[in-house]
Amino acid sequence: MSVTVRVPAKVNVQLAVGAARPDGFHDLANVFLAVGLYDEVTVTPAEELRVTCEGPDAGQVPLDHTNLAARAAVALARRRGIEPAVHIHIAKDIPVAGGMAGGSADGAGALLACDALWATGAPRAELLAVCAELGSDVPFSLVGGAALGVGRGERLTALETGGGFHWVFAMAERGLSTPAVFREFDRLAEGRRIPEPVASRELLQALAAGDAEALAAAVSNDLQPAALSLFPELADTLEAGRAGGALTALVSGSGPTTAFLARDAESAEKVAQTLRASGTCRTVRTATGPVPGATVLP
Ligand SMILES: C[C@](O)(CO)[C@H](O)COP(=O)(O)OP(=O)(O)OC[C@H]1O[C@@H](n2ccc(N)nc2=O)[C@H](O)[C@@H]1O
Ligand SMILES: Nc1ncnc2c1ncn2[C@@H]1O[C@H](COP(=O)(O)OP(=O)(O)OP(=O)(O)O)[C@@H](O)[C@H]1O
Repeated sequence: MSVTVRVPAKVNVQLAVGAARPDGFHDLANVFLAVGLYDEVTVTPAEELRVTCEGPDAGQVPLDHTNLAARAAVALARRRGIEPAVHIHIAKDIPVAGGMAGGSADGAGALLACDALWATGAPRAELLAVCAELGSDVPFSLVGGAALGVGRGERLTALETGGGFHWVFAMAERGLSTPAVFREFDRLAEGRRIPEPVASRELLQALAAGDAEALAAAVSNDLQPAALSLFPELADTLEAGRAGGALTALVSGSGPTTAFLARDAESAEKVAQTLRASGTCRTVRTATGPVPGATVLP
């Protein structure tokens, strides 16, 4: 018997970053949107814990106990007094080290899959607590939709959205390390006073109204200068997407995936074609969001 869970990627439509905290993390006002690019995590009873992965980026995914999916299985098993004897298989479509919470998706997916396989009956709040231990983005991968994350991004409030948005994503030739991007943010911020991160009212209104033009005018990412500083070529990708008619162009989270908001499906296809022809990125994908979070497949 196996359980398969499908988990979406995310884009951050607002990422306001505060000053570094004593624990090294940064307080955030992080507005997440789950988008329809998915990893699928399948768990099957096995002799011992084992991870396998397939997909274009599979070679970059660690298959040992550091894999977030393995850590999720171990964390749940420990709490529940169960042996984490499962084979975890990840069918990976979310770019690795791309700023779209791919590893976090696998963590949330494995957690939900093991929870179903072992029929733990753990309350949702317990699953969310395990997610928060695994990483700042993991709780959102579980809940999906649209949400505001505060603290280090793990304390979530669900947000209303008035409809779906059309996105184009350009995957880069190489990845960026999230800690390195936050360190670069700190370096660029040296000597400046960093304001408290707060969610933008215009942005929340645009999401609630399902108004793509208003959302485009309100998106922001405080990590974007740091990502561009470490990966200057991303500026060319952003420009190519704008030239293709995107309403706005931004770096997704810590990057280096770049995200383009389009007016409608037709315009998204045009942006995607322009990006593909530009030679400024590795692959281009279209996706809509919000979509639901981690879901057990029948
Ligand atoms: C950039 C984002 O993807 C935006 O959603 C997240 O903030 C990162 O979330 P994540 O990859 O789940 O990050 P974690 O695994 O919790 O932390 C990785 C590293 O990122 C940095 N980090 C992360 C979250 C945060 N609020 N402040 C930080 O400074 C820390 O150096 C930390 O050691
Ligand atoms: N299941 C996993 N899938 C991908 N990477 C993983 C996984 N587990 C651990 N990792 C490690 O985590 C690193 C970051 O990968 P990930 O794809 O999660 O980055 P990301 O999408 O930029 O994260 P985020 O958007 O949450 O900051 C990888 O380079 C890899 O070493």
